[in-house]
Amino acid sequence: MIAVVGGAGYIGSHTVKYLVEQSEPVVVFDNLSTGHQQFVPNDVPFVEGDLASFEDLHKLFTNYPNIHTVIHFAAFAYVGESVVEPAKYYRNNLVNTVNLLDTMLVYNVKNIVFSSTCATYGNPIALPITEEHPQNPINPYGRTKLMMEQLMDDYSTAYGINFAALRYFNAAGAAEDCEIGEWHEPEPHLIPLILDVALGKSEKINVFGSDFDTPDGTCIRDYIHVTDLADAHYRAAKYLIAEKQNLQLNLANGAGYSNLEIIQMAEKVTRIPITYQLTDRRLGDPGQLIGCADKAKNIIHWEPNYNLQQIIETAWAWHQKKFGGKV
Ligand SMILES: NC(=O)c1ccc[n+]([C@@H]2O[C@H](COP(=O)([O-])OP(=O)(O)OC[C@H]3O[C@@H](n4cnc5c(N)ncnc54)[C@H](O)[C@@H]3O)[C@@H](O)[C@H]2O)c1
Ligand SMILES: O=c1ccn([C@@H]2O[C@H](COP(=O)(O)OP(=O)(O)O[C@H]3O[C@H](CO)[C@@H](O)[C@H](O)[C@H]3O)[C@@H](O)[C@H]2O)c(=O)[nH]1
Repeated sequence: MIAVVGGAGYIGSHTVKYLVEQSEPVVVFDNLSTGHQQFVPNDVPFVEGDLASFEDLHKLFTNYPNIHTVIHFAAFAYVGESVVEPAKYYRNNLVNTVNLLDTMLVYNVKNIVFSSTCATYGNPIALPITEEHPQNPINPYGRTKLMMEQLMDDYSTAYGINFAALRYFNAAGAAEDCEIGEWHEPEPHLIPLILDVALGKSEKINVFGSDFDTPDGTCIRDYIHVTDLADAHYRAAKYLIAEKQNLQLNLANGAGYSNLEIIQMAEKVTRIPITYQLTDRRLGDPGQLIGCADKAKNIIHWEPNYNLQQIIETAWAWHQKKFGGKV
């Protein structure tokens, strides 16, 4: 059985859905701080618990003694917020991960796939970013994720855990059947905020920064569909179980789009003009993040299936259903 920690959240719930479709037994552990219980299928066992509580963690592993692998999504994940509230990030992302690992060791569970991020690279010195690129994060969020990677490495050497650090670029999109999608309150992410404008829920999108060293001056990101990420987690878990080798893998499409290009694509998909305003930079944002995922292609035979237009089409379908009452 696989325990999905943070499985009621955005990427976690899409991974649970994917694992269930592969007939993989799953249990979800989540404190619902940013997740939604309704994102967990009714027939999937759910343990409401917090990584800060050893009591909750022991409940998970004693009630589900067949757990052999953990997929760990639980963290705070907002770049801008981490700059102004770093303590929140170090406590939840780092300290609580130590709690999880220590409890796994008590129950002899040695495989863990976890969410790292391209934010561990900082400002890139070469594009596209490969796994060999130096990791010099420029915000507290990225630093907590780099420290998580280092922690895993030390636990691997000392205690024999096997880990896969999956460094995702920007997750986006929603499940094809519109059962689940991106839903954060408040929502900080670019694509859903643009879709709010298309729905008429907000007047305009503020575009943070127009003086970056990019062709149109706005930030460039590499967007990857959430179901492609789910597929990579399944493959990484199977690899750890079979090979008992650690992995550090980028998960990216290999194509960068500026914030203004994302607005244009959203206009194409929704056929609605999007009003935007160029504003100051947001703290902690690197100008460009574009990933090379060749290593994931070679080692776990993973290929992304969704391009930007398809990503925004699935996001739009979900967004209308959830927030517009249309579908
Ligand atoms: N969204 C992205 O673009 C992106 C990109 C790279 C990496 N990541 C990483 O992927 C992971 C998932 O991101 P997401 O966008 O799905 O976030 P999310 O906030 O939707 O999901 C996180 C889940 O973890 C749960 N959680 C948080 N702290 C917990 C705790 N102490 N105990 C138990 N449950 C807890 C939340 O309730 C939520 O369900 C995060 O670790 C994030 O850093 C996200
Ligand atoms: O109202 C907004 C919101 C965002 N942006 C910009 O849009 C881009 C993307 O921002 P956002 O959607 O917030 O994603 P990121 O800050 O790139 O961070 C996401 O992607 C990272 C990987 O790049 C992950 O590590 C983080 O967890 C995840 O939140 C950035 O240039 C933001 O400055 C705006 O211009 N206006």
